[in-house]
Order: sequence, then structure tokens, then C-alpha cells
Amino acid sequence: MAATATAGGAAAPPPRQCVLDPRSELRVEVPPDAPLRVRLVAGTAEIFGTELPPEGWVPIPPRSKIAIFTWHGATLELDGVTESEYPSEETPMVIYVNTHAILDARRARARAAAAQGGDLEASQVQGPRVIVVGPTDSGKSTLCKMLLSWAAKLGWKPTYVDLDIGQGSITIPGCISATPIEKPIDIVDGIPLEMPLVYFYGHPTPSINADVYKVLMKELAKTLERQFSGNAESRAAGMVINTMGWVEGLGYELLLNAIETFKANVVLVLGQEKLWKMLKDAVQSKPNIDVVKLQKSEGVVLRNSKYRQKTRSFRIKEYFYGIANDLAPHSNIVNFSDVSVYRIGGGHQAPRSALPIGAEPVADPTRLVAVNISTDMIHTVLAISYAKEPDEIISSNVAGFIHVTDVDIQRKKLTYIAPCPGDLPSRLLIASSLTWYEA
Ligand SMILES: Nc1ncnc2c1ncn2[C@@H]1O[C@H](COP(=O)(O)OP(=O)(O)OP(=O)(O)O)[C@@H](O)[C@H]1O
Repeated sequence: MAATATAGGAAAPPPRQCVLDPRSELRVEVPPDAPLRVRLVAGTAEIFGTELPPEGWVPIPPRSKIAIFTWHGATLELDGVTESEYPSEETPMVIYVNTHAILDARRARARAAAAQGGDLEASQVQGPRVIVVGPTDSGKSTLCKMLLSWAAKLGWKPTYVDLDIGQGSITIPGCISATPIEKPIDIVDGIPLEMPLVYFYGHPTPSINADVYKVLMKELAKTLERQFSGNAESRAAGMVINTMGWVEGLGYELLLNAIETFKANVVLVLGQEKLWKMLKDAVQSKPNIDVVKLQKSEGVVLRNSKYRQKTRSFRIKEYFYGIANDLAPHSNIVNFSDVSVYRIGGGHQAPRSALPIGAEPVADPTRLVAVNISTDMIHTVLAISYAKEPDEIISSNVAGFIHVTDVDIQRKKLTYIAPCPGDLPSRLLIASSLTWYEA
């Protein structure tokens, strides 16, 4: 099939078939506003580690950039509009699946050691803790998805940890989160959202308050450590950790911090020799950390900062309205006196208007600051903390998010939308710089 560009006002092309040779993939970009569906006609194929069902059409969400890969050959049918679609035989998939096989063997070893019992070191019963690093658009999130889905297909329940606050593949951007992956990741619905453990940072870049970012990583790691200690199976299945594409200066320092905090024992470096060498040298004194260089796929689509900003907005919108725009959020009103809003590390970014009257920006980067509700909060996202007391906010995970749609200073009322009806599960809210404007 030749490369085609069919979006941009042109009539939708008729359904078309594509025959893929073994170990090749069809790369497809879906436009933001036109539907595409795909059907497997013959053979087997997968999208980032999740197999296409043998029968029936699979809707591909708008704005997706995907590769439909086949190990043994496949015939596909596409129906709808694409921005581009082209096949490629040059993929790093064999290298990726070999990496998966090595991780799988480590999981099996950890499980067998735990079953044997006796006096064992923690590292003997710990499965692989894989951290995937690389510059922006090197395919990190995609490789994480594949490693998780292939592991889940074999019955493991690895924990996915997402440290990429810029994009947010588990929940909205601005969060550090983790969730067990119990089955291959759904092509349409993405990462399952039943049991995520979410810590709210509240900004799309760590430079705003790197100390808070580090504290939240530590809190998440501590909670996961506790969960692993009581669950040999998930400890053997290990973790797959996705990171940000910022690999220089502070970004690099945070990567080293993440490796240490989550006790990663496998570092997969995508697409940058220099980063691989730097990390290898940095961890050489530490036992049992493998730093492995992996080829980047040429299929990974480059996204500029404007596109990323837009994607962030869509992720927030999806939280309230669903991926297929099929959910209806609930609008609600609370009195100012019924909630308390805090900012973690009130220093750097907080506008003076968001600080208590007469307060100066504080120096302690992790200090908690109570903020007055003001019209500045309109269009921003607030997180609902599980904390019982304000001083527990930084060490507590969050229950979910609300989006502020109006602030009535005179009547002292805040209007918001939430995914569920009813009262807020907590009165302690965390402010953020994340905004979303309803079109
Ligand atoms: N082989 C491929 N063919 C087509 N699209 C691909 C392929 N691999 C990845 N993509 C797409 O390219 C985009 C970028 O990939 P991905 O999100 O994995 O990169 P990343 O390194 O995690 O990016 P970031 O730096 O933002 O964290 C995604 O939309 C992904 O679906």
C-alpha cells in the first residue's frame, strides 16, 4: 500500500485492504475529527503489544498514532480517514520482544525463589524493575505499553509507574501515578483506571518545583514497596516505569533520582547513545543495575510543544467526558467554607493573588500554603486529597479531580464539574497550574 494522506476535507476513502508481510507494520495517523476503524481479515496482528481480535471492527480513537504490527503476516481492512498510512518492514520489534523475554525469565526466577522460601535476599524475590528513559519522542510510552501488555498476556500483573507529568498516560497530566496491569492494554480504552495510585504534582513540568516532584516520587515508591511486601506475585512481576523526555541538566538529575527511588534494576535507554553512556557510568558502582541501549523506532511520531499542549488539554477533557466523549460530568456548587484549598510549595509560581492576604512567597519548596479561593481558579483543575489533615496532603494520594467553572466571590460559592455526582469525598483540595478551557 502506498503512503496516503486522506484527511483535510477530502471525502473519506472506501474501505481498503492492506496485506502485511511477516515482521512488518502499518503506521497510521488518525485525524482529530474523523473516525477510523480497523479489522483483521486474516493472520494475526497487534497494536503496541495488544492483539487485534480475530473478528469485528476495532474503532481507533481520534488523534491516535499507531502501528499495527504482525509477526507472521496479516491482512487488514481499514475504514475511514487517516492523515497518513504506510507500511514499514524496518522495526525494532524483534529487539523489543527479546528484551521482554529476558524480563520474563527474571520474573519466573523471582517467583521460583519466593516459592522455595528460606533465607532469601530481597533482590532474589524481586522481579525486574524496568525504567524506560530517552529524549522526547523516542517511543518510551509505547515501549512501556508493549512490555506491560506482553507480560500481562503471559499472566503477570506488572505495575505500571508513570512519572511523565507532561503527558499522563494513566490519568491527567501533572500526576505521578501507578497501577497494576492485569491484562493487555485495551486498544480503545487505554490503561485501566480501576485502581490507580495517584500523587498530584499539579504542573506539567518538574522545573516548577523539582523538590516536590522528588518528594512525591518517594511517597509513591514507599506505597508501592509496602504493597509489594505483602504480595509476592506482584513483586515478582515487577514494575515498568515511564519517564519524561527531559534528559539534560535537572531532567537528568531527576532520572538518576527516579532510578534510585524506585530501585530500578533495568534501565532501558531509547535512541540516545550519550544518555546511555552517562547513565551506565553513573550507576556502575551500584550492583545489579543493567543499563541497556535500545534502538528507537522510526515510526515514532514527533510532536511539537503546541501539539503537546493540546494533548494535555484533551487528556483533561477525557477525564471528565470520556475518551469517546460519551460521559457527562456533573456540575456542583460548594461554599467556600466547605472546602480548603492548598498549594504544595507555595513559592515560585503562585500568583500573589492566590496567597493568603499579606503573605510573601515562601522559600521552603515543599511547604504547604493555604490559598484563598479567587477568580484566578476558574478553568483550573483541583485535586481531591485523601489526606485527613492538611499536613498529610503531600504524603497522601488523591481521589480524583474537579474542574472549576465559576467562582462567585460575593456569594462565596465555587462551581465545578466532577466525573461523579454527589458531595466531594474530602474537603481538602490541591490547587494547580493545569487549565482547561471548555470549547
Ligand atoms: N512504530 C510506530 N508507528 C507509528 N506511531 C508510533 C510508533 N511508535 C510510537 N508511535 C506514536 O508516536 C508518538 C510518540 O511516541 P511515545 O509517546 O511512545 O514517545 P515518548 O518518548 O513516550 O514521548 P514523550 O517524550 O512525550 O514522553 C505516540 O503517539 C505513539 O503512539
